[in-house]
Amino acid sequence: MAATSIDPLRHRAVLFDLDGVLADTATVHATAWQRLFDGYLAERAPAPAEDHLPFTGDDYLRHVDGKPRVDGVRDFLRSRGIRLPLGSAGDAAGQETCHGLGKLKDGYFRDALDAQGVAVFDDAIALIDSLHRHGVWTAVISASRNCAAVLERAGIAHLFGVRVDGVVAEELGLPGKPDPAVLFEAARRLGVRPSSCAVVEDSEPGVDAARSGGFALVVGVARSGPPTRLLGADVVVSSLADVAVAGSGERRLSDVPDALDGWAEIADRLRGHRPAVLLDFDGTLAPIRDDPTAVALPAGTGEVLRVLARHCPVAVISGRDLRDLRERVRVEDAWCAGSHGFELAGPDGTSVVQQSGETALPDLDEAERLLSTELRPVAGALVDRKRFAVAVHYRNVRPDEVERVISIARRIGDARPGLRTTHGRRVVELLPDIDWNKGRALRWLLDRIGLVGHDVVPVFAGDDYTDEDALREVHDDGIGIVVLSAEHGDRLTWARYSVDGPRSLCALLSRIASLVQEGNPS
Ligand SMILES: O=P(O)(O)OC[C@H]1O[C@H](O[C@H]2O[C@H](CO)[C@@H](O)[C@H](O)[C@H]2O)[C@H](O)[C@@H](O)[C@@H]1O
Repeated sequence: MAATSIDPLRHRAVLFDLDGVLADTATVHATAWQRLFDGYLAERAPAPAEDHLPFTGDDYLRHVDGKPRVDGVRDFLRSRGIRLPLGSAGDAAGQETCHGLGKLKDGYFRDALDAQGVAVFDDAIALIDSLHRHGVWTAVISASRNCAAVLERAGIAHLFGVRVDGVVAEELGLPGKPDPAVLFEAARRLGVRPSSCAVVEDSEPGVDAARSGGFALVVGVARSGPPTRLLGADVVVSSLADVAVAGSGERRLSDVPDALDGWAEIADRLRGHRPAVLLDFDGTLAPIRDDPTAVALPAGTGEVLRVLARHCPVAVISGRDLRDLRERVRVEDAWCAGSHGFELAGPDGTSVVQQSGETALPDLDEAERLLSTELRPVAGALVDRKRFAVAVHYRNVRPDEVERVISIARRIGDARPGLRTTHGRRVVELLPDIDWNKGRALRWLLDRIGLVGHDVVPVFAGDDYTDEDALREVHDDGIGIVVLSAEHGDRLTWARYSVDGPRSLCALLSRIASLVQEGNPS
């Protein structure tokens, strides 16, 4: 059970502190501080009003954690009755000023980084991955002037469209935490209000900054030590595995029972009811291919859909452009919804467009232009424009180029507040940033067809992350089926049943068609 959740509809972005939250550098910092202060206090001449006992873990948390380096030197030494001049940035390492001692500590920190490297926290990376899949932006904020170096060394720089660190703060003259200025700057750069942002912090000044800045959710991380020191946080977790992204699902793919094995249960649920069958296309009805233009329904699937559509409502809801989808489906009695449900066409010639998506068309045009230019040199990268989305396919990109392609797509999407970014099977997609998805489109379709009421059973099948909105939508009153693929590992899903691929789904649809025919021979 998660301790808290980030809700993509309320939290448009999450600001992550670096040291101790993303990267296991808090201990490297603590060790460098200890080396600095223990050396300095041992050499300093004793004085009755001064405490020269060794630096402790408690000192680290109380006086230096999360603060700009020079503030940390000043605050710790003051706690021991020592006041040094501030000095200036040009002071030599070890000079007896706050700047001079800060510079010495930085040298110790860099030595330790070189010796130890940087370990990242896997729970943070998993959370960021899940946030990105749900279109939530991420930024990194840090008091550290080594932030960029640490991110690079850890191999996670590409995960953050925005970085506001000690270097940026100095350039802009921003005060350090607990002042919220650095957090405000990160939110401003993302184009998101603080009231729509969550902050993840492991230090008291960081938590206090987020609290006083009016951020929507403040998550404190106490990986070790008592959670009580982060009292200003909305919730304190010992691991980011306790932070869920709302909507990511309720069970692992490996725990979802097979639909063909569980057919008797499904048939019982459908018998005597009015089913409506709604289906994703790529990876669900049609197997994945390297070339998106080469995809076709497998032999027999079209016929099963035609039989089904004669006896109950059938719709195909896809990320593909509507026109492209209709050419590939060719089932006259079925609804088709393209661009993830932004554009729909009915069997009777009805054509419906999600009007609010039209305001994003200039952003999509610009994003398509920039993506085409920037990705032209990358072999295998494919920019695929649909009316209400731009997809960047990287299935055919060399593995060592994939990260670059993803970060280009995210950067171009993140720079346009009118767009949101989603991830699918070897594809990143930019969509209008409005509250519309396959789940909303599914419910709209059911209403439009007149299928409302307790005797209706919506059946939805899909394979990808964007299908989870629809699987969640049918979770309580319908039958959700996930089409398994090796590409998804053991992620979470809202589906109640699974099939092992498009062929098995076709077999299941054929059984449903027979059942519906029995109950509705006309
Ligand atoms: O909602 P869907 O019907 O699943 O559409 C999602 C995207 O599917 C297509 O891309 C995927 O299938 C390609 C062909 O098998 C494959 O090469 C690619 O890696 C997959 O992501 C389609 O081309 C996209 O436009 C859809 O958005």
